[in-house]
Amino acid sequence: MTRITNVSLRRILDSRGNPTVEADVLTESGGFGRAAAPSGASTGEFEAIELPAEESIAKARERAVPRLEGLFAGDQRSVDAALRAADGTDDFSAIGANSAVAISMAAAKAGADVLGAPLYQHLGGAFRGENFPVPLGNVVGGGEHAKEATHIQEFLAAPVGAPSVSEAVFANAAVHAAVADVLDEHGVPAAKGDEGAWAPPISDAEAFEVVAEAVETVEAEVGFEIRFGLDMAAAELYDDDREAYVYGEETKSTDEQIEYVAGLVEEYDLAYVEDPLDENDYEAFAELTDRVGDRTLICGDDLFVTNVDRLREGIDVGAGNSILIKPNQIGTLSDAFDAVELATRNGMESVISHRSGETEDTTIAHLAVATDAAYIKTGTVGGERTAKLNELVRIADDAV
Ligand SMILES: O=C(O)[C@@H](CO)OP(=O)(O)O
Ligand SMILES: [Mg+2]
Repeated sequence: MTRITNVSLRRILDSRGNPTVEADVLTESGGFGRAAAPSGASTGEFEAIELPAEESIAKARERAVPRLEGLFAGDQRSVDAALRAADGTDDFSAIGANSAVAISMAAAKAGADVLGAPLYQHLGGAFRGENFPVPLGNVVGGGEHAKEATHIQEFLAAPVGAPSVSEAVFANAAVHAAVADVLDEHGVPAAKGDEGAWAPPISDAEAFEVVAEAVETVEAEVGFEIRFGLDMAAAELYDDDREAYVYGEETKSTDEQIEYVAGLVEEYDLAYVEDPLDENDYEAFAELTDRVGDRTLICGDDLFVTNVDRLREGIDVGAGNSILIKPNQIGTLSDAFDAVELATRNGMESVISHRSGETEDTTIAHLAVATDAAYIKTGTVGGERTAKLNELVRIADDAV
């Protein structure tokens, strides 16, 4: 039997050393699932609410746990509906999206455990899981993830020509190492940002040159196509009062920002551009998508926040051609799946993503395979990042 008999919650460390929520779900027959909530730094204005870990745990224990006991762990929709009912708000502000997502993912793992199936198969069913996502590897970054580095938040290696997920993962690690070599040659010291990317004190223009060189070097070594992409996290650059994107001393109007990004796509043949414009500007997203959407992915993260209502709005006006999926932005796996389904039905790609604050949890690797996602964004190096990448390698090797 897969009935949930026990849900326990605890405070654990995330990769930034902050407290986060871990959930354990136990079933009658001994099925077990454990998952932990990640946490963003460049969070979207419309995301579900993360409460302080202690508070979220106390509220979830009081309001959600009693409703969950007795439900079938394998029945993800019922578990997630119970979480929503226990919370009673649209944005999980009563129990916290951090407890909600940890419980939702732990229940899925317990359900898979009872079935004796890998998580991706339980989530995706028998007919999914043949396609592996291309890992987007953050190799240089700044923004909210590293002060005194680039304005653009993430420069992402995209090994689109890799013959296997394993080769793709190693190619990204090689690009990360090659970036260090190029920076070293230029005498630029570099610490690492929150996601393990190099955070050098250089301009965005210099970073493009460094990443392009590193990608080219590794491409020649591995013999398959590696492109690169960006997460501009432009909502963090946009200043509402000045109605402009602020790059240190320089500013760009919305039209100039569109022009700038379109130029970058052209010059560097970018495979992927996430959040190139402010999270409230569907219209500008639509204009850019119209201009370059035939040759690159324009992905909405802070724009859509894994929320089907916001995605529907985007679909109506043609804003973006892909969506970033972060389960903790919306609070449950069911909601995340709904966003993927809506995107797929409308010809948009899904990109499953980590957060800048992470744990060793590997759920997103399974989610990416279960949804046949085009890409997964989960960093390049560092234990909390490699946990997901190594899990992808194991899934491909039938070793989970
Ligand atoms: O903006 C993003 O896409 C994420 C992950 O890279 O960052 P954060 O978790 O800080 O929102
Ligand atoms: Mg983003």
